[in-house]
Amino acid sequence: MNGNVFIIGLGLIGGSIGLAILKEHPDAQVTGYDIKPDEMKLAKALHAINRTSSSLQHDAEQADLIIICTPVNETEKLMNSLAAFNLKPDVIVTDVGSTKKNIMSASHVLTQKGITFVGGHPMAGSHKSGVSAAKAFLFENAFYLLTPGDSADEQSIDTLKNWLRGSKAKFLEVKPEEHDHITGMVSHFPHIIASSLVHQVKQNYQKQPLISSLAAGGFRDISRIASSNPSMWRDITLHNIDTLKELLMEWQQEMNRVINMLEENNAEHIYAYFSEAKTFRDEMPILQKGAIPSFYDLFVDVPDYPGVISEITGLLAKEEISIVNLRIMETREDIYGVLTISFQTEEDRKRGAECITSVTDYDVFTV
Ligand SMILES: NC(=O)C1=CN([C@@H]2O[C@H](COP(=O)(O)OP(=O)(O)OC[C@H]3O[C@@H](n4cnc5c(N)ncnc54)[C@H](O)[C@@H]3O)[C@@H](O)[C@H]2O)C=CC1
Ligand SMILES: O=C(O)C(=O)Cc1ccc(O)cc1
Repeated sequence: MNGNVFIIGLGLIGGSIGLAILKEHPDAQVTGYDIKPDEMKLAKALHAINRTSSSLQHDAEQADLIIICTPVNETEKLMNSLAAFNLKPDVIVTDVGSTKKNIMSASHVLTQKGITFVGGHPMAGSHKSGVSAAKAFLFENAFYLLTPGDSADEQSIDTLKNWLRGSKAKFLEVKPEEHDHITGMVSHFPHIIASSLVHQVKQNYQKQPLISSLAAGGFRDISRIASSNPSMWRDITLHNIDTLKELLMEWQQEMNRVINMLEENNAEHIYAYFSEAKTFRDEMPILQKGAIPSFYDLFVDVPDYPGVISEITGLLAKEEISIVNLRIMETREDIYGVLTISFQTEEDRKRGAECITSVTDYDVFTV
């Protein structure tokens, strides 16, 4: 496609969207604006945009598509600024915010003026922020939720999907209330739980400093998202506070149920509790493919000897299988082995596993 795309907010998500658009539509003019000039320069250097903006108003007025990729409270303010500009009458304005109810309400300043607004939320990302962590394939196979405003017709929604085709995401239209309730449950609420677990460990840390070195395995998996950008999550929490309060009340009841179960001291009931959760989670479509994961991890149970990493990377390089990340666990407590290799696609992960198991005795696992 050809036209002027204007991305406001060039962090992890804005940068990833820019990369995906330019990959699919190399003739597009993608201009980027950020309050941090260094982030703008870096976005250009990384080819996430092909032009930096020196005037929000000027570039917004030239745009055929405006994508607001800022924290959600800034997005609301930016919509007010955009409403005061002389935007092209057929411009499409969209956002990527993790909440939708407040944003859709705030978008009325635009829709009242006849501007098309389609709310958006790519359901993939990372605990990292900033354009340096942006990836063109961040949203591959992930759901990309859309909440079209009242004035958005089918043609504008199709045009937006075409612009975003390079993301390889799966688009799904939902109502803003439904959006906030579902994402509250599967994304926002887990953040509170992850942070609360870290707080609990922190409180115990005073008495048992060894705890921080031994907090591997389950704790590491469940607490990763507590390392996310706190200001972004503050804003998300403030936008979805009622849903979160409701979920926390339900959680308190659930924890009371667990306390009662433990007091009962009944092995069968404890087994059933874990087993029912396992069955339900194992059947969840998110684990089959896509949805939340934005990378494809392979765990390799390698022995701890010098040169083992170069042996594995050498095998993969010989088969021309690209890897995006490689990590060594600091302890062997993790049942999946000490080496984690992240691939760009499911196909690469499959080939990587086949390549490693065909030449070595190392066990490989996926989750
Ligand atoms: N991080 C994630 O995994 C995901 C985040 N989101 C949503 O995407 C949005 C952006 O998140 P990230 O890219 O992760 O954050 P980020 O912190 O990496 O990037 C945000 C960028 O917006 C810029 N910015 C802030 N206020 C601005 C303003 N008024 N004008 C211009 N630029 C401004 C910041 O300088 C920063 O570079 C948020 O609304 C978040 O809820 C959605 C899906 C996943
Ligand atoms: O790091 C993770 O796994 C995330 O939770 C990423 C994420 C953050 C915010 C969203 O609205 C959607 C996905």
